[in-house]
Amino acid sequence: MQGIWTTERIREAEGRLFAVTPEGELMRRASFGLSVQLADFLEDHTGGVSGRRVVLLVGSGDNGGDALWAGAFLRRRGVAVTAILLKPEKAHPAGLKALKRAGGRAVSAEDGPQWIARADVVVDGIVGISASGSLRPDAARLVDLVEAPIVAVDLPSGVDPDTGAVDGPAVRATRTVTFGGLKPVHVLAPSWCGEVVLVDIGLRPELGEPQLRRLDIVDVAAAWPVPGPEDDKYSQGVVGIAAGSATYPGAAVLAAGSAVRATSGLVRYAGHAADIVRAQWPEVIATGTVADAGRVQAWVVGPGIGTGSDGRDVLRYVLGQGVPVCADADATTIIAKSPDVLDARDPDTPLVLTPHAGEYERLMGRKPGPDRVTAAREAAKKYNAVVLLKGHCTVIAAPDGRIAVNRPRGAWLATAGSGDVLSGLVGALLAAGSDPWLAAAAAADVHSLAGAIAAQNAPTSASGLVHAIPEAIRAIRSLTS
Ligand SMILES: NC(=O)C1=CN([C@@H]2O[C@H](COP(=O)(O)OP(=O)(O)OC[C@H]3O[C@@H](n4cnc5c(N)ncnc54)[C@H](OP(=O)(O)O)[C@@H]3O)[C@@H](O)[C@H]2O)[C@@H](O)CC1
Ligand SMILES: [K+]
Repeated sequence: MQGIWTTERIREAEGRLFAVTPEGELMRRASFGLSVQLADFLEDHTGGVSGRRVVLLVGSGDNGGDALWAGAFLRRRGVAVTAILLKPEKAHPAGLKALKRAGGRAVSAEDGPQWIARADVVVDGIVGISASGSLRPDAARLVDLVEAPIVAVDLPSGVDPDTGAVDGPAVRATRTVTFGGLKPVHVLAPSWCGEVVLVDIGLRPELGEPQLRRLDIVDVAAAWPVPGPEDDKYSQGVVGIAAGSATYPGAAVLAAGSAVRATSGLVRYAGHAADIVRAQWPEVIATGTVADAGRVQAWVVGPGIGTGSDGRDVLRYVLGQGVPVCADADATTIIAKSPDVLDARDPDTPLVLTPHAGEYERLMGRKPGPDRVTAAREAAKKYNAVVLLKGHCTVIAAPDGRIAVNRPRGAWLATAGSGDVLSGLVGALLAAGSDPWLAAAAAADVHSLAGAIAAQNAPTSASGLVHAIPEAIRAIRSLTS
C-alpha cells in the first residue's frame, strides 16, 4: 500500500530530520532529484537537454528555493535557465546565488512574459506545502500565459496541499516532483498533478504511520478471493442481491451480474425482478422476497428498491440477518430518512455505505465540501460503517479511522448503472469474508480498471463494465503472479 501523509506530519518529520542533517542538505537532495527529473522531462518532451530553455516561476519560500537550486544543477547540463522572481526581496537567497553563479538569469514578474513565451518547460516553484488558497493574481497572470508543459515542485501551486481542493486559479502540471512522501494533494487532485514522481530525501523513517493509503495492484490482487482446491460454490461466500423492481429491473441485473463476474461463489437474488435476472444470469438463484432467499454471507441492498415502505422493510430485514451488508443507492436514502432501520443491525456486523455527494448530503445534512477525506471520516464515525464516498477520487473511510483513496483511471465510469456494478463487487468481497474497508477499496479499484478496459478510450456502459470485470481481475492477478 502506498502511504500518504498530511502536510503537518511531513513538516514534523522534516523538522526531526533537519535537526540531524547539515544545513541545506535536505534542499540539496530535493533539488538535485528535481533537476534529474527535469532533465528527464526535457529529454521526453523536446528530445534533448543541452540548449533547451527552462523558466522557473519562483515564489517566496523553500519551494522556490528548490526550483532555483534545480536551475543551478540544470545549468551544468547546458540548459538556459531563467528565474522569474514573484517577490524578488524574498527569493531564497542561497538558491538565487547558486543559480546566478551557474550562469542563470533572474528577472522580475513584469519582464516574465517574454521568457515564458520562449520556454520549453516551465517549473512551478511558486508555493509548496505552506500554501493557502488559490494562486495570487501576479502568479495567476503569469501561469495563464504558459503554453509549455509545467513541472510542479512538490505540488501544483493553487491546489490545496491537504484536500486537493481548487477554488480559483491553479497550476495544471504535466509532472509533479515531490519529496520525502506523498501528500494528500497527490492522490486527491491527480488531474492537477499529472504524473507524480517521488524523490527520496531520507524522510521515510521519520514519517510513521500514514494518514491515508492507496492500494497497490498487489494489495488488490491479494484481497481478491481465489477459490482453493477444497472450495465449493458455498464455501467461497454466497452473496445476496436485494435490488431492482419490476418496472426498473436494470439495477438488479447489473448488481447481480457484477457479483457473478467478480467471484466464482454463488449469487442469490431476491426481489421483483427475479424473472429478468434469471433470464440474464441463469447461474443466479432468484426468488421474489428476501425472506425466501436462503442463507447468504453478505447482502447488497438498495439499487432500484425505491425509498418507500417496501424498500424500508427489505432493508430492515437484511440488516437483521447478522451478515455484512453493502447498502447502496435507495438504501442510503432510506437510512437518511429513517435512521431507526439501523436498529435492526448488530453493530459488530460490517456495514458499507456507498454515497455519492447528494446521498452524502442526505445522510449528513450537509454537502461533503472540499475536504472529502474529513467528510468520509465523519460519516464513517456517525454510522459506524465503512463509507465509500464516490467522486472523481473515491474516498473510503473506516470507522476505525483508516482512509483509502482510489486511483481513478479516466472518467468513463460516470455512466448510468455504474454504481450498481460497484455495489455488486463490494458484496462479492464481503461475502468472501474480506475486511469491509479493504473490500470496498479493492472493489473500487477493480471497478475503475474494468471501466478503463471496457471504455478503451470510447464511451462505455454499465453492461460493458460488468463484462470487463473478469479481464480487470485477470490483469491485476497477472501483474502480480
Ligand atoms: N522543509 C523541508 O525539509 C524541505 C522542504 N522543501 C520544500 O520547501 C517547501 C515548503 O517551503 P516553505 O515552508 O518555505 O513554504 P512555501 O510552500 O514555499 O511557501 C512560501 C510562502 O508562499 C506564500 N504563499 C502561501 N500561499 C500562497 C499562494 N496561494 N500563492 C502564492 N504564495 C503563497 C506564503 O508566504 P506569504 O506571501 O503569505 O508571506 C508562504 O509562506 C516544500 O513544499 C518543498 O518544496 C524541500 O526542499 C525538501 C526539504
Ligand atoms: K509548486
